[in-house]
Amino acid sequence: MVEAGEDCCVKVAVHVRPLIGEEKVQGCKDCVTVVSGKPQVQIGAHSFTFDHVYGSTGSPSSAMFDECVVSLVDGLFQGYNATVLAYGQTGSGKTYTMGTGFKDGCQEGIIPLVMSSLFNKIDTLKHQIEFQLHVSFIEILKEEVRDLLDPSSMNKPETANGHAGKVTIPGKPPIQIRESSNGVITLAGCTEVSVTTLKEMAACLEQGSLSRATGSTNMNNQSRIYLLASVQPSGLKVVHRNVVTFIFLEFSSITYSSSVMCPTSRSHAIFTITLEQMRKLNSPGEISLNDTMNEEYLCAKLHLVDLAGSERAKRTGSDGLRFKEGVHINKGLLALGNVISALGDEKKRKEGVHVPYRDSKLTRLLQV
Ligand SMILES: Nc1ncnc2c1ncn2[C@@H]1O[C@H](COP(=O)(O)OP(=O)(O)OP(=O)(O)O)[C@@H](O)[C@H]1O
Repeated sequence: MVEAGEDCCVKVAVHVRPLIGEEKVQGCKDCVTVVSGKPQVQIGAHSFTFDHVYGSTGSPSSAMFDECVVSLVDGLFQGYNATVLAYGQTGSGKTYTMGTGFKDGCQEGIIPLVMSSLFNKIDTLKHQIEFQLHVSFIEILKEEVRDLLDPSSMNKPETANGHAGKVTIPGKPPIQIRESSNGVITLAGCTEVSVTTLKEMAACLEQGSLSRATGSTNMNNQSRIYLLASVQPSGLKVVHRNVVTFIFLEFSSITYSSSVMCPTSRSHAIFTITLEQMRKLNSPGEISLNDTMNEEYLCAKLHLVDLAGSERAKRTGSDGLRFKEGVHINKGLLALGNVISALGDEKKRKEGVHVPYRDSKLTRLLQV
């Protein structure tokens, strides 16, 4: 979908999930129609065009990884940063599509496919290039960053307020977002796990997914997912800023019911893979006087983001704590929309328009 090297390329794909068990029992009807032969969906009298439409009568969901994400994985090896965001209403299938849910031990979705593809590629290149892989997994809940891989905290069963909690060692300082003088964003105090095998990376995904906070709202599952991917060159030997662009959509005709309570992600979860490469530039047999002069260092990040449900607080029937969470979630999503609007306008971007990364933790973290 995205050719590495294209300048600030942003693509939006829609994934229409099928009606699931309870919806069928309730006699729910699909409210989205895919326009034949076009990447377009229709809701009532409104048509929306995307780069791709998957599911329903659109392209098969199985094609999503190859068409949208595999080039981002390839781009990582050339030093390109990339971000894949799953955006949509609660129950639309974001977690399912990204693969951050571990229902019945079943592990499908974009992230597991990214991991396999990454390790396959490393396997073919490991004799020429030295690789180092790091993984971090955080969630942003009520504008606080939580480390889902923190070894000093443990999972706790769901509490009365509907949150699967984590017990953190008292006195542990909160995670701070820091920006270095060259603009690189780091998370002070966040666990970065060094991984060498697919199994180790999958274990990080599983551990973090199981630690993620969930709650319940009365939104049901009749919604749709927007999957978005972007890529920007990070260049050789330097990590440049990532640019994400986002098309913010609200499908107001999506219906919901107050009768169905479903577990829902109330946080934005960001699984980040950092790939470092050290390449020898001198050809085999060539004698180098200074080894380090002939090494090329490349570092790139792939952020895989499962956003919190995009519904408006008033629709969720939520109050108190859950309402406040909704306010924070919407603030983060609004900030994301504003950042993407600023970045998406190629002309303004070249003119150096202000990009409001600092308006939320989510946008701050996706800056690089
Ligand atoms: N493409 C799909 N095919 C079949 N079932 C799906 C698909 N996508 C999602 N589902 C099912 O729909 C339900 C809701 O999906 P999921 O939990 O991924 O939604 P979500 O958008 O992540 O919701 P939340 O914002 O609450 O986390 C789950 O039971 C999931 O198994």
